[in-house]
Formats: sequence, C-alpha cells, structure tokens
Amino acid sequence: MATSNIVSIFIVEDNAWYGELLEYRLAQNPDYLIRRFTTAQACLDNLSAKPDLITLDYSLPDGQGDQVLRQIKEKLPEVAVIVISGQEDVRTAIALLRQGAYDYLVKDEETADRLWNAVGNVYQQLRLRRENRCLREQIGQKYDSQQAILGESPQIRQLHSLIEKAARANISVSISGETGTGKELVAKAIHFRSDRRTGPFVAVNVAAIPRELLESELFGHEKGAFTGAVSRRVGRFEEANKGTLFLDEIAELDLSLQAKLLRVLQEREVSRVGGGGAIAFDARLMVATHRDLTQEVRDGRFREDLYYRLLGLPILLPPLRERGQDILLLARTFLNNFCHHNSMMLCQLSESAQLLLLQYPFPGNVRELKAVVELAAVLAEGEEIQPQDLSLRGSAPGLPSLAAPTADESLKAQTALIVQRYLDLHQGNIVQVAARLQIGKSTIYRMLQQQEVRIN
Ligand SMILES: Nc1ncnc2c1ncn2[C@@H]1O[C@H](COP(=O)(O)OP(=O)(O)OP(=O)(O)O)[C@@H](O)[C@H]1O
Repeated sequence: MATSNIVSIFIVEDNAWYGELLEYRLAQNPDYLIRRFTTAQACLDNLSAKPDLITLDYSLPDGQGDQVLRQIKEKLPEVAVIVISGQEDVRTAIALLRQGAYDYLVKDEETADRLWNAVGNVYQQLRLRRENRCLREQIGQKYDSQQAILGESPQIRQLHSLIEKAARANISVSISGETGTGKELVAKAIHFRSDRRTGPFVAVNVAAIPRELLESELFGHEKGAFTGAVSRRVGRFEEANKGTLFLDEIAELDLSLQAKLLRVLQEREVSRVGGGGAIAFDARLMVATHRDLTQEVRDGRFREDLYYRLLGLPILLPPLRERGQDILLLARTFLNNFCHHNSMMLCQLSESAQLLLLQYPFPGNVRELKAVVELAAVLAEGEEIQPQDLSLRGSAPGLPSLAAPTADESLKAQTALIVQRYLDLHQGNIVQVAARLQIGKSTIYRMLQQQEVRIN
C-alpha cells in the first residue's frame, strides 16, 4: 500500500535559538519535513502549503497564541497545533485546548523531548488515518459497480444506471432477488459510490442471529441489561453512523422487532436495551430479501407501514437464468480469476459445457455458477471443461435435467451438494470451505449437524 509517511511541520518561533533547538530535535525523524517562521503573519501567509502540524509559540511579536490559533483553525480545521508557552497557566492551556489546540507545552529544558513525543503521536495518528483512507479507497474500487458487477444484458445495464441514481440520493434502498443474485454486492456498490463511502458499511443478516440477541445486536445494550450483558455494547445502528446499514433477509424480522425498527426509523434515534437515553444516528438504510415483501404484507407477516418506510428505491435483481449470455461472461471471468489465483493453467469451456450452462436454471444463481466453474477447473482432465466436470443438480453427463427447482427444499439440496463437493476438495477443512464459498462457518457446522453434508 503506497501511503505517504511524510509529515509537514511548521515551527513558528520568534526566538531564533529556540526555534533552531526544536528543529534540530524534530529533524531526527527523516519523515518530518520542517519549515521555520518567526512571525504569525509569515505562518498564516504560508498555510496554503497545508502543513499537517504546527508548533506555535504563544507570544509572538505580531500576535497572541489564541488569536493566531483561531486564524489557523479557520483556514485549516484539520491541522494539529501544539502551543508552546513561556509560562504555565492552566486556564490559558484549557482555553487553548477547547479552541482546538492539540497540546500545550511549557518552555523548559525538557520541552524539545516532550515535543518529540507529542509530534510522534500526531505522526502515528496521521499514518493510521492515511492508511485507513487508502484502504477504503481500495475497497471502494473493488466494489466499483462497473467493475464488480459483471454483465452486459439489458437487465444488468439497467441495474448499473439504478445504482448510479441510488448513489446520488440519500434514499433508502430495498433490494430483492433470489439467493445469490448479488444483493449484497449491489448494496456495497451503492455505498462505495455514494457520499458516504468514507463511512462504514455495516451488514447484518437478520436471519442468522437468534431473535433474543438481534435486538441488542441492532440497537446495543447497557451493562447489566440482561443476563450475560457484562459490558456495554454499541449497536449496529450506532456503528453505521455516517455510513450505511445493510439489513439482509429483512423479511425474517419478527413482528415485535418490526415495530421497534419502525419507531427507530421514524424518530431517527435508537435506545440501547436496558436504558440510557435516545441516541441520534445518521445511517443510510438498505435492506434485502429473497422473498416477495408485498406478499409478506398481504399474509400479515410484515407490517405495511414498515414496508413503505423501507421501500425507498426498490431494485429487483433478475435470476441468473434470465440474463442470457451473461452466464458465459461470468463463467469465463470466474474461471480466469480462479486459475490465476491458483497458478493453474487456464481452462476453456468446451462448447457442450457452454450449452449446458446456458440451459441450466441456476437456483443458487451467481454464487452457484462461481462454485460450479471453480470446481470444474479443478476436476477437468485436459485444457477444456467438459459437461461431466460441471456439478449441476440433477444432470447426468450430456443429459441435463432442466426442471427448475423453486422450492426452498431444492435450494437446500443444491447448497448441500456444492458444500459437500468443496468439503471433499479441501479435505474437510471448514475454514477453507467457508472462505472459498463466502459463507459462514456456522452454516457449514449447522449442515454437518443436520447431516446435510459430511466430512469424508
Ligand atoms: N453480477 C455479478 N458479477 C460478479 N459477481 C457477482 C455478480 N452477482 C453476484 N456476484 C457474486 O456472487 C456471490 C453472491 O453474491 P451476493 O452475496 O451479493 O448475493 P446475495 O443475493 O446477497 O445472496 P443471499 O441472498 O444468499 O444473501 C458473491 O461472491 C458475489 O461477488
């Protein structure tokens, strides 16, 4: 990661000897780029150079420390200012710190050393901030919708334009589509294209958390709120402040929590379980579900008022089987990436394998396609992937069974088949399988417990 370590420092000190002493001490770190000024005006005139840190003598011939500090902070609110004063005056020190000074040091024989430590702290904080920014930018690029969400079908082109619109407005977004169609990917793409991209993206799978824990997961709890609440916990709403909160599988939220969520959204405030005052939050909400929420409302399982609150900009992701040639485009990209990352010779899809993929209904959608072609790359004998290398549900070599499984049961069987293949491939290493398939370890343990898969 290429983040700059250079810290630009202004030393503002009218006593030439003292200024030299400070410069000499700080220059011991080659990452510190130092400039010295003897008047407040000279410092103010050079603020366009955007220093990271300023050491400011409190009594300059042309300005008192508090006035100069205010002028500096007006122009550069982020800069760290360390005020150095000839006399110890607690009240002045407190006033300066309130005004935004980073630190206040008294001139004595140890000042240079204490300054060294204070500047060292600023340096560490700056490095962390820069690294953080760099990481967020990298993640943002990874989820850049044009690159991350592959497909050239009209539906995917339209999706890109919707993502663009959703990123521009601070509106709630509700994403629906079958499992594995890319709902979370779309939520991330919107977040990392929006003004909130420097804030956190917090995802919660509502279906994966037991009901009794979900409330405190979302809203937090105070110490002692219930048995086991040994310390205070910040909820996901608070964690997502200035960013995006993505609630996956929202249809699984039970009715009492739906009522709480509605209240939170109406009041834009959360209260931790077990007391404490209301805490305002500023998170953009995105929700996703594989169910038809309107049907859930009709059946009385989802509150209508909450449905309208959450609907915002609705995005419906088409199943993979309706995306035509995108199936092959995705398959080739997943194959290339997989072979590249595993230093394997690049495999091609034979014509009959391509035909088979185009006809298969993909109940597990893009996630399934990815797993199927990666496994095929491992199983293929030659340079070409043949139909028998494609582990598709119900297909015998060359004789695909194309009945589209729609019920949850058939999806479950399909998932079990893929997980089993990967468990075999990775000699039962659950951590590796979970990482490869991007599913939780607990899902695999649950499948083992329910004997849907086994370790051979
Ligand atoms: N259009 C696409 N291009 C590239 N990769 C995609 C695309 N759509 C989905 N994927 C990949 O497919 C996998 C599943 O996507 P994702 O987790 O976003 O689906 P989902 O709809 O949220 O699934 P679930 O309903 O099970 O939570 C991920 O690895 C994702 O990166």
